Amino acid sequence: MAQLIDGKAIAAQVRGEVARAVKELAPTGLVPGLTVVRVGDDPASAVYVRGKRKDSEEVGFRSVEHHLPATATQPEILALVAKLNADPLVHGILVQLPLPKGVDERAVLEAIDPRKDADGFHPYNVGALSIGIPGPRPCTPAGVMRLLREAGCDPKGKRALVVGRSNIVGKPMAMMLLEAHATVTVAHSRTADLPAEVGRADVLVAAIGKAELVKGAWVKPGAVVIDVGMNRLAGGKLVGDVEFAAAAERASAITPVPGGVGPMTRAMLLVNTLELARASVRR
Ligand SMILES: Nc1nc2c(c(=O)[nH]1)N[C@@H](CN(C=O)c1ccc(C(=O)N[C@@H](CCC(=O)O)C(=O)O)cc1)CN2
Repeated sequence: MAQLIDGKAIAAQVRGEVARAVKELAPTGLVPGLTVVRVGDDPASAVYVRGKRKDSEEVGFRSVEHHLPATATQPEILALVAKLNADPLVHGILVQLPLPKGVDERAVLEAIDPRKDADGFHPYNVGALSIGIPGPRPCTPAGVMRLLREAGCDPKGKRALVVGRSNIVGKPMAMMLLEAHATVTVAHSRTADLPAEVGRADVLVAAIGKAELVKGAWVKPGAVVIDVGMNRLAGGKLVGDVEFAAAAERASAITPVPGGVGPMTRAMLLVNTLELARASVRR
């Protein structure tokens, strides 16, 4: 049986590290500030934002949420972002996704000052990642890299397969694995032979958003399997993109869903905000 990579425990460890760093900053008067913008009433977003605020308060950040109604117009959202860009107490800005239909998500993300981009989604920071300039990295793939490290898996020289090519997970994930010297393949909905690709991967990151699409029998014996998927089944059960039980029989290490990558997404947001706050005093 595979080693279980406990994202909940590792996220708690990261929160502890951030809390210690915040205490060390206290004598300088710098209190990292994270502001979350939520638009509309998507129930999942409300839960995620509550979690992010709870984490921020726990580590000692200045934590603020702006909740705009679903009817908020694009100029209203942009005006709020502009106000936060200009506020010296705000070091990190996060606009919770998805935004309501009709709002131009790209325009909103581009309006965030890249130096306050807690999610690492601004095109400047996406470019920075692609050429190895330091800066905030998207939280989910950054969390996956930390999970790999904690599981003792160095991607260097390994074949890594990322299943999924979204802007917030798949693409940055591939870049980060490349930066860690893995040989990276990205599979997606048009990939001709997914089982064969999975069977070659020493490190498998599944982020396609389809319940148990990746069958356990496809997994290479000894592979490290990271499941980013979060799919709610009709009965309410949450499952990943990988058939967990069958994959765990072949993998050397695997993340569960829930309790794997999800908690790390929240934890890495704290790391990004701390770094943005530190960088603000160097300007
Ligand atoms: N601005 C952003 N929007 C969104 C992001 C993001 O990184 N930035 N990611 C997702 C949602 N998300 C954070 O915002 C997120 C999703 C899930 C979890 C999590 O801890 N999941 C739990 C299970 C929760 C459950 O039972 O439903 C787990 O996996 O254990 C954290 C954060 C989209 N939007």
